[in-house]
Amino acid sequence: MKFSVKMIDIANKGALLHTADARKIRVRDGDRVQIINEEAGKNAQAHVDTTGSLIEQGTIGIYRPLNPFLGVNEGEEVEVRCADRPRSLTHIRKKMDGGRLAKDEMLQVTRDIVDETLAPGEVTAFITASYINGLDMDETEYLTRAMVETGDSLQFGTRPIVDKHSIGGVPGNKISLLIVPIIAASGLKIPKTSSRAITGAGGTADLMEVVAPVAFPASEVQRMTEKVGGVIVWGGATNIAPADDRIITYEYPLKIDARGQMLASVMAKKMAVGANLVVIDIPVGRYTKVADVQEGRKMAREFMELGERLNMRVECALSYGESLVGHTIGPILEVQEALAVLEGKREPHSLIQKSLSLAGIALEMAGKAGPGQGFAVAEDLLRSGKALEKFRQIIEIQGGDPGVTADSLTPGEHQFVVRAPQDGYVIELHNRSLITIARTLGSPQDAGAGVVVHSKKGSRVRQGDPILTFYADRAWRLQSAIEAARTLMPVVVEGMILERLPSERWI
Ligand SMILES: O=P(O)(O)OC[C@H]1O[C@H](OP(=O)(O)O)[C@H](O)[C@@H]1O
Ligand SMILES: Nc1ccnc(=O)[nH]1
Repeated sequence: MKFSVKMIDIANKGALLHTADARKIRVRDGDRVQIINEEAGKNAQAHVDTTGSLIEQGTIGIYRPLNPFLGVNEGEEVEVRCADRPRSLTHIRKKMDGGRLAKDEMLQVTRDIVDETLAPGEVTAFITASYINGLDMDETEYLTRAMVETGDSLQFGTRPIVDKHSIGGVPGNKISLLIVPIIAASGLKIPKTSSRAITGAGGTADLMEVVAPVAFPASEVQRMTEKVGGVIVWGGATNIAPADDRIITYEYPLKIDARGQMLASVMAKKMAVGANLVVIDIPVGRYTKVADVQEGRKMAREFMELGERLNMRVECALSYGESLVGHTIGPILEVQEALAVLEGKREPHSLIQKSLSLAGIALEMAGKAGPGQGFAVAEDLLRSGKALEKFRQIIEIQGGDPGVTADSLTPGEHQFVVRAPQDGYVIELHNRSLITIARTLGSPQDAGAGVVVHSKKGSRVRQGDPILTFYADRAWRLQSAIEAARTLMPVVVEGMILERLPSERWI
């Protein structure tokens, strides 16, 4: 059936039809249509929204991002037909039924995720099926390769190219802000691409965005790395493994990180930037992605095997994940803490130790430090101020203000202090509750939102001492977080009553 075109400024590759027209061509809301521009010899598939009033009969609304594939002008005519279901839906169904996907099937699903042929619900079905039924090592390799193949890759003329990645899951994990400048300051190249928050309240891309832009095309990532040795950018904006960011978009609200997707997400980003030496941080502990050391070792073996299959040398470090890294959660608060360390502050111990240990492993792998000497070399690069200088160069080349200091950043203006209800020791600090509270406060979208943990697990507190401070950019968010904290009980002081259950008979 022929339709006249109307351009609509909606930011996805969809189309809008009048309900009566939709019925005529036998499609329903959410189905796919084939749109053919015969004049230009172009055609595209789109998901269709239907409406009884927002568009006239005989007209099709083309959402602007779809038009590059069609090349039509307002008022011109296109042919519209109902389209076949994409083949990848059959593969998703196979995964839901517990089957294993072949290489070409995985590539097709990935491609359809990238070009938005699959609807959000269909992508979520793929993630959920993989989350429940798992991906084996072959499927994980296929997914990783497919993620690389459907995006851009970097090609450096020199080696080694070093990279680092954390699987996440532990709050406050701002270590990349120290590790990348340390490695680059040693003269190595580290084109670091990070995700935004997945299960947490601030991914490295969210943090870096506080001090510099993080969205660059792949060619710029390469140019900037060649120039200053390192960058910290958002993988989702680079078209480096673009399927990854699409998948994360649907994982984020569910706070899940499906195992196979996670391995592929990390390793595809490493492979696409051309890294050949890779350090992986696996935080281990209750309430993280990896519950114990046993499981951590298994995951480390999976990363190493995947690395071998993809021609990358991978070393893994299992790190302590029971407690947050440093004392802060949320973009501005975390950047402040990391910057203070780069500026010479000797605390927090957990942040410095972890960053230097992981940077040290990379320096040893790349031959910049002898066996067992990596930590000391990394420490020297930090203490000498070379890492700070490098971080400023990285900020500057990404378009931020290199003069930024820890003191020049201010977190959210709305604050609330949680105090110790009595004397005692902090015996529990729940990662997941802290993350939920930080998200409720607005983190990571509100950069000033977050939580400062004054007293970590094991600390002695006196009644009235501050244990947590909540920060929010918006007052209503602070109120919601205070209410959430009442039920979540993120911190427990020894001897504290968790809940009082009155005997109803006597009320
Ligand atoms: O939100 P959760 O799941 O905790 O973790 C996600 C974070 O972990 C990784 O950190 P990095 O890039 O190695 O610093 C990702 O890139 C992302 O920033
Ligand atoms: N799934 C992921 C976990 C951690 N980092 C990532 O980039 N992706």
